[in-house]
Amino acid sequence: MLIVTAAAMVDADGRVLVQQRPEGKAFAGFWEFPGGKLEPGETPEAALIRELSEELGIDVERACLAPACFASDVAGDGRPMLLLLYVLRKWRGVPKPIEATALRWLRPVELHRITMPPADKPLIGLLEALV
Ligand SMILES: Nc1nc2c([nH]c(=O)n2[C@@H]2O[C@H](COP(=O)(O)OP(=O)(O)OP(=O)(O)O)[C@@H](O)[C@H]2O)c(=O)[nH]1
Repeated sequence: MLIVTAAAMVDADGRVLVQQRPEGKAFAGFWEFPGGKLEPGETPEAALIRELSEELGIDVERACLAPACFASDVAGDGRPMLLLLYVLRKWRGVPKPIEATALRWLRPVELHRITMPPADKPLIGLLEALV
């Protein structure tokens, strides 16, 4: 089972951060929530704090990661995948697209209009209710 953690980072205006996947990766050009796969022995929260630092250059406290919802799908390599989404409203630093092609801040309802991986689709409606 592949476990992936991701963050719905919410700003003061209730908008959520999405990043665009770069060329050369699966789902290139798709928009996703920042995050990534757990490394062996890592907790979901430690993995997400590490990924947010690597991908966006921000610092996040574990206590600020609020478990929100999850999605279940099959990854590109055929493995079952569980995507754990946390809501994050407080962080240190300004997010920068270190690994992504671009960043966008969108209202949850606007996420229906961008192309996201199939696993993310059910998360959009849940975020509309949560944010
Ligand atoms: N971060 C993130 N990953 C997602 C989302 N939705 C989704 O299906 N995924 C999948 O979860 C996996 C995340 O892995 P990752 O970001 O650590 O790794 P990657 O595929 O970019 O490439 P890599 O293995 O070369 O680092 C990818 O297979 C990605 O397609 C999402 O909203 N955010």
